[in-house]
Amino acid sequence: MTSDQVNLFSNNPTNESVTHFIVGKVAAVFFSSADSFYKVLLVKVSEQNIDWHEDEIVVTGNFADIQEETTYRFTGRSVRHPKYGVQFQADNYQNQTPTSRSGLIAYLSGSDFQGLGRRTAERIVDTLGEDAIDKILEDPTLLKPIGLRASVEKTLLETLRVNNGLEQTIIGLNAYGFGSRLAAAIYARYQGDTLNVIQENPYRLVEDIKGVGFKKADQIATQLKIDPQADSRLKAALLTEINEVCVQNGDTYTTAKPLLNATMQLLESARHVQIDPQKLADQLVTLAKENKIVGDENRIYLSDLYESEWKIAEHLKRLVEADNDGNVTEKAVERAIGHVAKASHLTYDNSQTQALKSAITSHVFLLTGGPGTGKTTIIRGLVALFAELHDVSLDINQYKDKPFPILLAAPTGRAAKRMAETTGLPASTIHRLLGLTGREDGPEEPTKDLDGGLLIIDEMSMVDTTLFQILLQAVPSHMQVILVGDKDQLPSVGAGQVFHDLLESPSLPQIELNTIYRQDDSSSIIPLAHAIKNGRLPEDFTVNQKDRSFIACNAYQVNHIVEQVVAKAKSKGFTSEQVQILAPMYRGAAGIDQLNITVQNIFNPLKSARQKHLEYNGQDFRVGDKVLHLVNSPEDNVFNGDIGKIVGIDLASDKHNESKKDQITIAFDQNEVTYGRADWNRLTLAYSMSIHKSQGSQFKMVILPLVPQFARMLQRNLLYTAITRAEETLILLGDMQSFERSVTNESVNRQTTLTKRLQQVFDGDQATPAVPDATPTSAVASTEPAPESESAPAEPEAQPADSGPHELTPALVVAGKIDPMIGMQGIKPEDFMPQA
Ligand SMILES: Nc1ncnc2c1ncn2[C@@H]1O[C@H](COP(=O)(O)OP(=O)(O)OP(=O)(O)O)[C@@H](O)[C@H]1O
Repeated sequence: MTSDQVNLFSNNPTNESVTHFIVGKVAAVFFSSADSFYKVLLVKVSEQNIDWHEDEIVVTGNFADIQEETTYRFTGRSVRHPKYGVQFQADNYQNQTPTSRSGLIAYLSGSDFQGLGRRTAERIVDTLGEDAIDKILEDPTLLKPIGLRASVEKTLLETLRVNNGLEQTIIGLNAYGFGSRLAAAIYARYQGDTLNVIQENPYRLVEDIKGVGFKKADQIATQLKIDPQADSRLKAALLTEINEVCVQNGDTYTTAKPLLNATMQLLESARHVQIDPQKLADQLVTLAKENKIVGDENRIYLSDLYESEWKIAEHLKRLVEADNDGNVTEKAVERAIGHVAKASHLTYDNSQTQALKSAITSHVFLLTGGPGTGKTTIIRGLVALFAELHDVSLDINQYKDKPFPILLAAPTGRAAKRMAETTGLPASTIHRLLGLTGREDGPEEPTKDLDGGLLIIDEMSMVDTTLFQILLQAVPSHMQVILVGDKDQLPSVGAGQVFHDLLESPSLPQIELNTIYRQDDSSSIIPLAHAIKNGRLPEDFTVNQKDRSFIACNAYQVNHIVEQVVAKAKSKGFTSEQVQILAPMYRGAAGIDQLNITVQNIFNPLKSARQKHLEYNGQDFRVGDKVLHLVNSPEDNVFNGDIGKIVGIDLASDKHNESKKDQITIAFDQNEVTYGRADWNRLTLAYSMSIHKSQGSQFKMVILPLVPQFARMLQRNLLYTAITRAEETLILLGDMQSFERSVTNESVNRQTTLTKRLQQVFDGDQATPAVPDATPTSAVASTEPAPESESAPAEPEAQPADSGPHELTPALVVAGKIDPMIGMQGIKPEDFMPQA
C-alpha cells in the first residue's frame, strides 16, 4: 500500500491511528460521472472495521474502472448523508486479490478468467507461489512453463492488468498530484501505459493533455530525476513558448530570437540550470523535422496555425471560384432590392444598395462598418432578398423536418442572441452550428457539414484563425458566405486577425459602410465612436452631453467616483445587468478586481453576517451576484463570455444540503448550472469586466475608466470597442491624456500571414518561400494535379463541390508538400542569445 492510500487518519474522529476500511464485492454501480471518476457503488460487505452491521453499504469516491461482481478493499471513512443515511466515503481502493493459496486458486479459476480451470489455477499457484499475481504482472514470461493455450494466457494477462493495474495507475497519478479530472483525461489517453509514458517522458503530457503545463511536467521530471538538458524537456519548453507567444500576442507566428530567448528563460528559471544554447537550437530544428512547427523564411509557426492560414485561403478560393451561379439576373436583383426596401420602409443609400447587390451576387462577401451604419439593416435585407430571389419561405414553421436554408451565426452566445432578435430568425454560435464543443485541440476537428444556400456570420472581427478554418471546411461550394463585422474593433482572442486580413485582400469583394444612420435620437456616442475610429477625439469630448459625460480624475479617485455614479444609477432604477463597468486591466486601484468589489457592494451588499456567501480567489460570491463564465462548457450549454446571476449557494455545512459540498447555482439566459468548488475558477464577478470579454455584447450604460496605469493597453481599437458597447449612456472617467493616448496610438497589427496566403493562393503563386538551399517544394496543393514523382504521390484533384468535408489539402507538412525545415537552416545559437 502506498502512502497515498493511508490518508484518512485526520478524518477519523474516534481513533487517530486506525485506517477504516471495507472489503466487499460491488453489487451495483448506482452512478458514474461522465467527466470524472466519481462513482456511487453498492457494496456487499465481507469485512469491515467501521462497526457496520448490515450486508450492504453505499460507497462513494473516485474510482477509475470498477467492475461489478469484483471484490475491492476501500479505505476511507463513514459519513452520514442527510437523505441516504450512512455511506462509506472512500479515499482509496484496491482490487482485493486473494493472497491465501485457496483464495488465489478460487480467484484464478473463477468467472473472471475464461478458460482457466481449477487444476491449472493450482499449477500456477504451486509454481509461482502466493504472490503469483504480482510476479506475472511483472514478468509475464513466468507463465511459459505452465503451458497455457495462447488465448487463455492472453485473457489471463489482460484481466489481471485490468483488475490490478488501473488502481495502481490512478494511485500513481494521484502521487504525481493529478486530481480526478486530469487523472481521467490522462488515463483516457494512455490507458494501461499511463505510468510508463509518464516515467519515460513526462513532457509528453504538455503536448497531449490539455491542462498540463510545462511547469507541472517539469515538477514530475524533477521527481523522476530527468536530466534538465534532456531533449524532451527542451522541446516541450519550445512548444510551450511558441504557444505562449501566439496566445499572448495573438500572432500566428513568431521568430527565432524572441522564441529562443523566452524558452531559455523558462528552462533556466524552472530548474536553476544553464542550458546549452546550441542544444536548444538543435531541438528547434528537430521539432520542425517532427512536423510540430514550421519554419518559413524567418517565421516560425505551430504547424496547425501555419496550415490553417493556407487552408483558409484555399477554401476561400474554392468558394469564390465555385461554379454555382444561378440564373439570377441583374434586373431581378434590382427589382428584389426595390421590393425589400419598400417592405422595410427604407431608402438604401448608394453604398448600402451596392452592398446588397454585390453581396447577393457574390460567393463570398465582406461587409464592414462602424456602429449605426446599417450592417444589421443589410443582413435583414439580404435575408429577404435571398428569400425572394430563390423563392424560399422565411416561415420557420415550414422547416420542421428540413434545414432552414439561411444560416445565421456569430462567435458568442450573446452576439448570436442579438442576431436572432434583430432578424427574427434562428441564429446560433458558430460552435453550435458546427457541433463543436469549444474544447477542440486543433483545426482537424470533424464537424457537421453545413446545409443551406446562404451563411451570414456577424461579429466577424471576433473569429480567430483556427475557428474560421474549421468553419470554412464545413461550407459546401454552392453556399454563399457573407461575413459582417466592424474592422476597427479589437481582434479575436485567439490567434490571428482574420477579418482584418480578409479585408486587405483585393480578391474578396467587400464594402465598407460609412454613413451613420443612428443619429436621429441625438446620440453623441456613435459620432464619438466614428471620431475615435478616424484617430481623433471630438472638440466637445469633455462637454457633458445627454448620453455621455467625462469626469476628470486620477487612478485613485476612480473607485470612489464609480461608487457614486453606480449608486446614483441604481437609485434611478438601473439594474446591475444594465450597468457595465469596463476596464483594460484587472489589477490596480482602477482595475477590474477592485471595481467589482465596489459595485458588488452597491448592487448586492452583504446584508447580515448570517447571509450565505462563499469566498474564492479573493472574490466573495453572494446570491444575486452578476457573474461571468470564463470558458466553454458545452456539457452545461454555457460558453465563454456568458453572463449569469447567482441564484443559490449551498454550503457543505447546511443541514439540508444533500451533496455535503459547497456549491454555487447560476441562472444563465438559457439554463441553470450548479458549480462545485472545482469549477469555481470558471467564474468571476461581472459588475466590472475586461473590454476583451465585453466584445459582442452591449449594455444600456457603460462606465469606462482610463488612467495612465493602463498605458500598456491603451490603443485605439480598445477604446473604440469599449465605447461601442454602450447603447444609451456612456460615462468616461480618468485623464484626458489617457484617452488621447488611446486615440493616437493606432492599433498594432498582429503578426499574421493570412493576407499573404490569400494573395499567393488567388494569384496561383504558390511557390516555395525564397530560402536558399531549401528543398524545392510547392507550398500548397494546386488545383491542378501535381506532377507525378517518385517521392511525392500525385496530389488528389480538388474534390467536387459538396462532397462532404472540404479537405482540399492534406496536412501539408505531413504530406511532405512543405519542407518543415524552410527557414530553419542556419539557425545559430548566437541568433538568439540575449544581447550583451
Ligand atoms: N438607409 C437607411 N435609411 C434610414 N435609416 C437607416 C438606413 N440604414 C440604417 N438605418 C437605421 O439606422 C439604425 C442603425 O442601423 P443598423 O442597426 O443596421 O446598424 P448597425 O451597423 O448594425 O449598428 P450596430 O453595429 O451598432 O448594431 C437603425 O435604426 C436602422 O433602421
